[in-house]
Amino acid sequence: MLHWGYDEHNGPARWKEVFPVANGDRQSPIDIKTEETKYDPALPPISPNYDPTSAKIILNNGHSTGVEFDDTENKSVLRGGPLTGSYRLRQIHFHWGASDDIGSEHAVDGKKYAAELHVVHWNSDKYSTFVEAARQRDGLAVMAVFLKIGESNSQLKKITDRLDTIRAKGKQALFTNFDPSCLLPHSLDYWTYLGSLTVPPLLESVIWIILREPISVSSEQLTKFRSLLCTAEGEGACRMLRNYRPPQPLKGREVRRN
Ligand SMILES: CN[C@H]1CN(c2cccc(OC)c2)S(=O)(=O)c2sc(S(N)(=O)=O)cc21
Ligand SMILES: [Zn+2]
Repeated sequence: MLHWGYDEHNGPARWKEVFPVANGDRQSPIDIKTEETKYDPALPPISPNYDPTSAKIILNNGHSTGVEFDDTENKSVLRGGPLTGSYRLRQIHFHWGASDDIGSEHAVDGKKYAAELHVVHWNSDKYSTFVEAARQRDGLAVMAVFLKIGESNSQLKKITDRLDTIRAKGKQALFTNFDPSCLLPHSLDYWTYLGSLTVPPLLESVIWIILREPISVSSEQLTKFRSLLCTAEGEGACRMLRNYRPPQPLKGREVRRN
């Protein structure tokens, strides 16, 4: 396999050839069987506290698109829920499919949403860098938000309106004064479980916090994601039609809800 991606020749079914942890005991995403989730009265609410001036750039890394934040100090953090201490905001990105009936990574009772937003944080109380935290079992916390097709999302518009300036892999542009809380649903009720990055290197270092209420985006907004390229300028153009990993075995893990 040359470089990992989401096509037949380099997609999720072949990642294990380069990243054997793909068959590990705490891989993500998963299909959340709601009847089997366990209510935990001890789980407090999650409390995101983001400073809009942390936002730095919007980028296309060839596998997804998202916004990177300044994580050199504790300006934007996530606390509460299943987390001990504070986790510093690092970046947000999206996963989507070639059509509106698929695209999310996590599923709920076998149902997939049109897309999924991931808000990535790392444990800056215990570790000094993101890369170090990404190697620890409690190093990362990713909050996931499901996107369903409906009304156009005026907050997401701030991102989709900029995608034509970062069409090719490796492109980035200044993007500041953005608080990702504006992309969260009304309810912060969640499911939580221990898992991994859903992209190589598939590190088993993520505490997942999946919000139960989806947000709405329009089909036209999702279409803009699919016009991004997974190739750099000057290379043969290949469109980023899908970038989701399918659900992985639960292997006895518990999924709790607040
Ligand atoms: C957006 N693509 C990834 C970028 N990052 C990345 C890149 C290289 C190495 C690495 O691990 C050391 C992480 S990241 O940590 O911000 C994450 S988290 C994540 S997901 N889908 O599991 O939430 C995908 C990515
Ligand atoms: Zn992701």
